[in-house]
Amino acid sequence: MARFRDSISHWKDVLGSSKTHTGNEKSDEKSTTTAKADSGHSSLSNPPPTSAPLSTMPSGPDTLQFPAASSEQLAPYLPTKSSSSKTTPFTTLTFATSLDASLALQPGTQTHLSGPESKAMTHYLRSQHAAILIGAGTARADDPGLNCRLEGVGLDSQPRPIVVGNWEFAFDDLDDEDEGNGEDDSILDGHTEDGLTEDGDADGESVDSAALDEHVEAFTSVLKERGWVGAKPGGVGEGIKSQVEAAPPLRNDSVSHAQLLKKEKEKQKEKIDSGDLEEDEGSFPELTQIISSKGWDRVSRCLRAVKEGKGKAPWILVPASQIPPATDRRRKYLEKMGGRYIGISDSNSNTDSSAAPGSGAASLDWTQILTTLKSEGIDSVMVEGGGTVINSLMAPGYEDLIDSVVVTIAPVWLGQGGVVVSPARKAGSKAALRLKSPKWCLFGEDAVVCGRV
Ligand SMILES: NC(=O)C1=CN([C@@H]2O[C@H](COP(=O)(O)OP(=O)(O)OC[C@H]3O[C@@H](n4cnc5c(N)ncnc54)[C@H](OP(=O)(O)O)[C@@H]3O)[C@@H](O)[C@H]2O)C=CC1
Ligand SMILES: Nc1nc(O)c(N)c(N[C@@H]2O[C@H](COP(=O)(O)O)[C@@H](O)[C@H]2O)n1
Repeated sequence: MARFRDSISHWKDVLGSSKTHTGNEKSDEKSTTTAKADSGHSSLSNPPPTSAPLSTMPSGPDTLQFPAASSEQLAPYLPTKSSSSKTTPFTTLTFATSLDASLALQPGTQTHLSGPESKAMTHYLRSQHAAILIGAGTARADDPGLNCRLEGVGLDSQPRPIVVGNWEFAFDDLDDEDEGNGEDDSILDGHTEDGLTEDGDADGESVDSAALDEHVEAFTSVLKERGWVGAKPGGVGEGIKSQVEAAPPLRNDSVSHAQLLKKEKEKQKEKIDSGDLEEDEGSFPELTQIISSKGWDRVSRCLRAVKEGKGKAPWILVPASQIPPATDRRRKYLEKMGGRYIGISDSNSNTDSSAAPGSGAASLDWTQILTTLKSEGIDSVMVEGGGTVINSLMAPGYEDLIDSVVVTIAPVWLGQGGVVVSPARKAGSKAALRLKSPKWCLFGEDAVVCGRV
């Protein structure tokens, strides 16, 4: 196991990040502001942040800080106790765009638009809401943490992450007990806590063998193509970075890397038994490296935050008819982590889109979504994106659902082909929406406009 973990960090270092950057992320998680924000979203009356000087506050590598003075500017746009009598939560729409209204350079990729100061502002907003909501497209593209990383924000004050749509989050089959036991092979053994048996199957449920075969076949073909099958342990050459980058994008969406490795191990054992492969020619080190470099070993960041006690487990909102069965491995894992699938009535859904998972459609009715959240005890929600979510929530007929808007505008044009915010216009109207009582603030290089709808 130690070797596997070393290999993960080695290849993450070698391959670097695949995210898109605009130059605005230079100091990333560490803002240079002078006071920390208050933690409690549960207090809807927005208690002011404390204002201890930076030098007196301990901070980890991931923590952000937000000045007390800045939080005062946002106060009129934040949830208050009076919002709790509504049948929907206090709903804040908040996102970052370029000067040409793009959320990202292209669909399916994350673009860092917010600078450190406005990023800290977003995390302050997170601290002031009971939940953060994103669409499954954003969950897939960004693999977001969806927690509040302001210094001093404890688990109780973390917002509940909510994903609308068919998010096939990445998870591992490793129990906590499996980790750190010093055995390199533990990942290949059966796991029990989440129901994996020695065969690598979930309890009472068979593995999707077609999907597994497809993965193994694709995987083996990559190995063959690279000439790595049969390579001696440690025999991966210098050119691996470009080779791996060029390899087909395989994901562990439908099968786990543990199952994949187990199946490959069995195949290799058969070959060794039949004399087709020498015992020392197995490709596990290479398999492990590829799995790591492709991110297949990765648990979705949001779930990793849960494991680390830094965030709440997500709720996934799907049409009521599409809730996975209780035996579904992903559902079992989610529930084990404290999360849930929540069914939303699709009686008022957009029939044009007919709720095809992954279709890029906003099929569920936003009134149903937000009413359900309120009935589940969510008093305030911060809707972060992406394009489909924002444009559909801003569409005519839903404007009354939005209480506040906080948009970060970065001084950059992303050009054509991006994920654009441009909601439908009301018939006969000259504008889709206009903010009431807008206020413009500067956070570092970014402008932030706040308003009521
Ligand atoms: N700059 C910023 O502030 C932000 C940028 N982004 C960027 O936006 C992009 C993602 O946007 P986009 O691709 O439009 O994806 P979205 O995040 O808007 O998600 C769209 C998906 O969410 C599900 N969904 C959304 N609304 C509904 C609904 N009403 N009913 C049912 N399902 C719904 C559907 O999933 P399914 O079909 O699978 O069921 C749909 O395909 C990424 O590039 C991301 O980086 C995202 C957030 C903020
Ligand atoms: N405020 C803001 N600025 C940007 O430049 C962004 N790309 C986003 N994206 C949103 O933030 C989420 C990332 O969250 P974590 O930091 O990983 O917790 C991402 O999923 C978008 O919702 N936001």
